[in-house]
Amino acid sequence: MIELSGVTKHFGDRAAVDQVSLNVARGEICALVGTSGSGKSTTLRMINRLIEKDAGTIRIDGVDVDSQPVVELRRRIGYVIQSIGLFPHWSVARNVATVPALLGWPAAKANARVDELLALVGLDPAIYRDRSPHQLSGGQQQRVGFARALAADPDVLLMDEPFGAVDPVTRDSLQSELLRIHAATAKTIVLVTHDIDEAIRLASQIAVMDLGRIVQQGRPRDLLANPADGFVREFVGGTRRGLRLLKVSAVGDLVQAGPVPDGVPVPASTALDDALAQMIAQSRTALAVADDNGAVLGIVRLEDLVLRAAA
Ligand SMILES: Nc1ncnc2c1ncn2[C@@H]1O[C@H](COP(=O)(O)OP(=O)(O)OP(=O)(O)O)[C@@H](O)[C@H]1O
Repeated sequence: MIELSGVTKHFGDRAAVDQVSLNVARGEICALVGTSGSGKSTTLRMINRLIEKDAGTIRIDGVDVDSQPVVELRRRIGYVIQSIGLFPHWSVARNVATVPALLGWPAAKANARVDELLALVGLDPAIYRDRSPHQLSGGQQQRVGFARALAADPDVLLMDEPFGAVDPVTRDSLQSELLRIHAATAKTIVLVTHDIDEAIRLASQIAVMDLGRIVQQGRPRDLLANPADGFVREFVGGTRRGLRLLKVSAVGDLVQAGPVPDGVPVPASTALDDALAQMIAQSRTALAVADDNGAVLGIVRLEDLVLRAAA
């Protein structure tokens, strides 16, 4: 659990972060989103003390981050940034093993960990471990940066626009990797992004920042369904908010009794936006819905999707 309470940081006489309080439960992915300059990166960097706060407290699993040596704190917190920051003259393997080397791991243990992590992030160790960073694509470098952050098995990962510098296709696949790795490792992750769709896809909690403050925090579907004010409403999509709302709900929420149409039923876990796409592709106004065993539960209707999107 990461707890920020009344955290404040001034640069000159301007508050970049102003009385921020935020709780991130263990194993959760929390996204910090907001306009440029709203204080997201500063908030993130105060957690691993790359920036020292002026006021407030930050605890990780109940322990105040100020109560431990900063080097020790940072070894327990993985940090992934957009510009990656790989050492250009070191091999991929040496980059990934940076923290294990600092911790004095025996070479065999560090090497085994490197291979395990490269495989975890989808890079074949036999091909990539001896390459230099410049022999990798941007997306592959980002994967190495991610592997490096995981090397010492930290409980907490801080990610600052980790996929900001890659093309949309690579970004999509890195997001999938992150979800897969998160499911396998249950790290607690705080992620800064300016991309609301990325936040909705990855995070279980989203905190929206404006002018150094958190203006709303909640589950993606709560933010989309009940934005606290005009700023949040605009931020989560304005007129596209309804379409995003369809992404975060499943057809199981809208199953009705009714005449079952022809065609293969969709699973109850299908996202509503996928159901909408299927209705459009098949020119249908309703789809049959089935449970995990294929038993038909009822139907989902186009008019109910439209009502949900208009909520
Ligand atoms: N080292 C610094 N010295 C002075 N001002 C700073 C410093 N770092 C950040 N700021 C200011 O603090 C405010 C918050 O910056 P921060 O980088 O946290 O915002 P952000 O929400 O992450 O923005 P972006 O999305 O553009 O990266 C901005 O007004 C920024 O100019």
